Amino acid sequence: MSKKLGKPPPPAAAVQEEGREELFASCSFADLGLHPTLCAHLQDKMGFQAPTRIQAQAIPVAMSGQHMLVKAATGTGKTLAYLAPIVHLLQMREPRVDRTHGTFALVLVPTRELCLQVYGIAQQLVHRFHWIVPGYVMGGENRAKEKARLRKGISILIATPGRLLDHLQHTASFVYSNLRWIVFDEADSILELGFGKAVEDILEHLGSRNGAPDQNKNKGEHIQRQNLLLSATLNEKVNRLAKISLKNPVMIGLDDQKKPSGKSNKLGNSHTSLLSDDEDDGILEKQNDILEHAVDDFKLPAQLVQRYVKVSCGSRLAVLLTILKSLFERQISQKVVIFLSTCDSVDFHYTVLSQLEWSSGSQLDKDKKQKFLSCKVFRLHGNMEQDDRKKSFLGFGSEKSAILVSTDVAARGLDFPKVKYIIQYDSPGEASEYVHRVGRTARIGEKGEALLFLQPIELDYLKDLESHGVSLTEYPFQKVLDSFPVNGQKPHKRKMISLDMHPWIMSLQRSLEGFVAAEDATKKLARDAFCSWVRAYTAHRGELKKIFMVKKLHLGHVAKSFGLKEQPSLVGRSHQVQLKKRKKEQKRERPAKRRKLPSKK
Ligand SMILES: Nc1ncnc2c1ncn2[C@@H]1O[C@H](COP(=O)(O)OP(=O)(O)OP(=O)(O)O)[C@@H](O)[C@H]1O
Repeated sequence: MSKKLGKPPPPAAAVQEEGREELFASCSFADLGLHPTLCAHLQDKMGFQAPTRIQAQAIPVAMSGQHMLVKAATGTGKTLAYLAPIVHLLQMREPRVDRTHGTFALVLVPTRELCLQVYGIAQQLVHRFHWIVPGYVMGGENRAKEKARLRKGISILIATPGRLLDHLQHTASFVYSNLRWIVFDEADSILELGFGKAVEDILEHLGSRNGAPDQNKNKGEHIQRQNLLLSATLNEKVNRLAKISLKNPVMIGLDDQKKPSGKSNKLGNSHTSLLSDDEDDGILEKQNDILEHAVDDFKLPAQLVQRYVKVSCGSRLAVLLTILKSLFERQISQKVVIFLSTCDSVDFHYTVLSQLEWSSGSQLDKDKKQKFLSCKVFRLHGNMEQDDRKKSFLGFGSEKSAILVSTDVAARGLDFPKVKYIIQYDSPGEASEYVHRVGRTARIGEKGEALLFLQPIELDYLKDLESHGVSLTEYPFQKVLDSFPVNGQKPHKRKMISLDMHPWIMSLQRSLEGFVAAEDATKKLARDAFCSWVRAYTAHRGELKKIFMVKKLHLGHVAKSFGLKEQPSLVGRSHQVQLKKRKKEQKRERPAKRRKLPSKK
């Protein structure tokens, strides 16, 4: 969990070392009872010398056949915590696992990219057990080809919920009568993304819902079913999923939350077992209590540096570009993920970051334009063609130095190697999403930094994060800014001037506006991005609506942050309604003062 404001931060190296010590267990994979071939593979081929603490806690529980609920920080190795025991138990099965036996383990994930990633890890783990076949089904893929693969038999199936349900309903040759494990990876997100109904239907189909008929019982055989739920964050929806799908689960990573006294099993304090209680009602009550208390507080990697930068709306893009330039000048090899709120906004910013050219400013160089950022830029969002999505995901993963501009589709579970910097250019909203976004860096004990952009009117968001145990310090942007030359000259002591009036920012803003105005296609990208951004801003929920208030926005300044000199009209009914509402609210709040209303074009 992050440190609270006020305490002086310990040196970075010490924090990283402490982080590593906290991360790894003092036992070996063999001590956990995993098959020697699997242990050798983990060590020699995958380079995993020892299990992480969460793996050391979860693997024995998963091997014991009990239901399990795991809450552990991002990048602590939860994937292996469920896949290793599954592979271990499958390789020792008698008679030997065969494709005609169908699916034994089902892993549900919220996004296609995570599906591919988990599939990749499963492939590595079964390398020495060729008779165990991993496979995946997910939205965007060819159904007929998936049907053919399911017909042949997939022992460990990774799936997104919608497509899985589709196959359960329509692929008669899909054999799942031997299903033993159902894993919900990123359990809260699966439910957040509107898959709730699909998940309930899936559990109904598989007979894995508490109280649902067990298909296997009808056939006279009983297969012990084991459901595993994992995430770095939990919410009320997981609580519900846990209630309907887990019976007497062992809870891991929830024991440091405020909770009622529960008996722990033989692994001591490392996890909480509710199995030994006699009364079913009592068990359920305790389970619910623990879950409810686990919702609010989040764990973040100890070595993660978290900061925010306060930027007025109109200068946001110029500031983002400046920070990126400074990062890549400081260290040529950088991997940065930038999170934005909408697909259109990703497309626009991707175009700016990858194509913006500029002359460095000195009189001699005036005509010699060069790329503002010289690194590779990738984009990722849910409206892209599946092939392009795959290319971006794989491309960014394999680059040593690059920027990925993405919506929250990249926020969950993705494990891009060597990402050092996360920029949340648009706020994540829910604190849980903040946790997952920043979790794309500082993984498995590595160093990492996260930067959150906030407008002065949004600073209350810091309090919201703090109420979840997440504390940020301010990023020294002025220092970064002063390191850039203006009119070809390195700065000497400058007078304190506002950010918007700073010559570097003004000059960059002019370049941006020129770049956007130069091509109709770019202008359209900017306008679409602007509209979708405003729409997303209005969509904040609950308490956050009081922080991210659309009526406090100056839409002309928002337009400026998309390189637009004029504010585009917010066409479409919902925009018009929103605008009317905004005008009304403004009138009501300041009856005496006349305000200039945003012009329509
Ligand atoms: N025992 C280990 N030793 C070294 N590296 C490991 C070990 N276990 C897993 N890893 C590596 O740690 C990284 C993070 O693992 P993983 O993606 O499973 O984390 P996670 O806890 O699921 O994160 P998130 O919550 O973001 O999904 C991966 O690169 C993985 O290969």
